[in-house]
Amino acid sequence: MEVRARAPGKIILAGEHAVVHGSAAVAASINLYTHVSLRFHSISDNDHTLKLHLKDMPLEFSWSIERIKEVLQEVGCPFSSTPTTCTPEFIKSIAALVIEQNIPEAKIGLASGVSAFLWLYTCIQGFKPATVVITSELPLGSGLGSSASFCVSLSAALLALSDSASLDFSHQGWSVFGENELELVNKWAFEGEKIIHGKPSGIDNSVSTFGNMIKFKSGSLTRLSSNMPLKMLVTNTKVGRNTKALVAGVSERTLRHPDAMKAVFNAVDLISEELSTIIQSPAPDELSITEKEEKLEELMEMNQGLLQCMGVSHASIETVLRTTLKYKLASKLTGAGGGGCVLTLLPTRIHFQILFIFGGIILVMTPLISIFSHCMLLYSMMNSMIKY
Ligand SMILES: Nc1ncnc2c1ncn2[C@@H]1O[C@H](COP(=O)(O)OP(=O)(O)OP(=O)(O)O)[C@@H](O)[C@H]1O
Ligand SMILES: C[C@@](O)(CCO)CC(=O)[O-]
Ligand SMILES: [Mg+2]
Repeated sequence: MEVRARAPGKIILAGEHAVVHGSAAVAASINLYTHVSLRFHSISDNDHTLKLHLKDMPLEFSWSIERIKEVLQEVGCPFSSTPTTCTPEFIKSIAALVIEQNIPEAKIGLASGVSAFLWLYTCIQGFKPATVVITSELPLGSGLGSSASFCVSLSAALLALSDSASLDFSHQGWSVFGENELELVNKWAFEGEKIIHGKPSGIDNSVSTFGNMIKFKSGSLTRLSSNMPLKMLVTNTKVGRNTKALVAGVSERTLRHPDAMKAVFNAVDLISEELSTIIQSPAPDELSITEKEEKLEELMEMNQGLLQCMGVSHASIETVLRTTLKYKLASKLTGAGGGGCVLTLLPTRIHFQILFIFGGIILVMTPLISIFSHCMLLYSMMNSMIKY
C-alpha cells in the first residue's frame, strides 16, 4: 500500500525569532506544499532496504535495514508510540548513517533533513523496509517553512500507516486527520524540527499542521479568523541561509545583552498582538480597510526594525525594502531572515494590475495565486528579476 501526504509552507506576518523567546507571533499557511509518498516493501519485492528519494535534488539514499538496526540498537530502540526527542547519542548514530551516504558538499544542508527523516521513520515505523519519495514546491532554506512542511508531511504519512492513527482509506481522494491525530502529527513534526532547527518555537510546524492563520505564543496556538483579505508579495532574495545558525545567533546576542533584547522581544510581542487584533476586527467599509492596512504596514516596518536589532536582516533584504519603499510599500523579512524571503503588503488602495518596479521592469501582478487565510502570494516572478 502507498500513502501520500502533503503539508503547506508558511509566511510569518510578525514575530519571528522573538517567538523563540516567548513573544507572540502571527503566521499563515500558503499554497506551496511538500509531498511525501510512503510505500512499504512487500515480501515479493525481496528488498530489505529503507530508501529515501529526494526527487527535486535529485538524490537517492538507501540503507539496509540490518545496517540501521546495527547502528541504532547500540544506543537503544527508537520505536515509540509517543513523540520523543532525539537524544545526543541517537543524533551521533544517525549522523553516522547519514555520513555513509556521501551527500555532495554543495547539498550538505540536507544532512539535517535526512537525519530528521531517519529519526521520525524509525521512531514511528521501526525497522520496516520501505521507499519514501519527497517532492517540494517550496524553496529550501528561504523562510517559507520548508523544514516544517517536510517534517509535518513526513510525520503525517508515517502516522497514517501506523496503529496510532485511525484513517478510513476505503474511499478515493484525500483523507483528513481528526483533531487528535493532527496533534500527534504536530508533536512528531516538532521533534523533527528540533533536529533541523536546534531550538524551534513550534510555530512553523503548528501552522503547517493546522493551516490557516494562527497566533502562537509560548507553545500555545490561537486560530485567527481574518475579516480582511490581505495581499502579500513574496520576494525571494535567493540568498541562502540556515535557520539553526540564525536562531543560535539571536540567542547569543540575548546572552550578551539580556535587558536590551528583553525590551526588543517585548516590543515584538505587542506588535504581534496588535496585528492579530487588527486582522480579526470587523471591516465594515472601505475606509476602515485602508486604515487597517496602513496600521499593518506600520507594524510590519516596526517589526522589521526590531529584526534588524536582532541581527537577522541582510543586505539583500535591505535592497528589497528600499526598492518597495520607493513605491510606498511596506516590507519585512519573513522566517529566519539572513537572506531568504521578504513580504510586501499590497494594499487595496493600489490597484495592482501592472507594477513598475526594479528599474522599469514591468511586473504583471495578476492573476495572483490565492493562498489560505485570505493572504495572496505572488511568488517567484521576482526571482529572475532581482539581481544582487
Ligand atoms: N524537501 C526536503 N527534503 C529534504 N530536506 C528538507 C526538505 N525541506 C527542508 N529540508 C531540510 O530543512 C532545511 C531547511 O530548513 P530551514 O529551517 O533552514 O529553512 P526553511 O524551513 O525553509 O525556512 P524557515 O525555517 O525560516 O521558515 C534543509 O537544509 C533540509 O535539511
Ligand atoms: C526564526 C523562527 O522564529 C521562525 C522560522 O520560520 C524560528 C522558530 O520560531 O522556530
Ligand atoms: Mg525551517
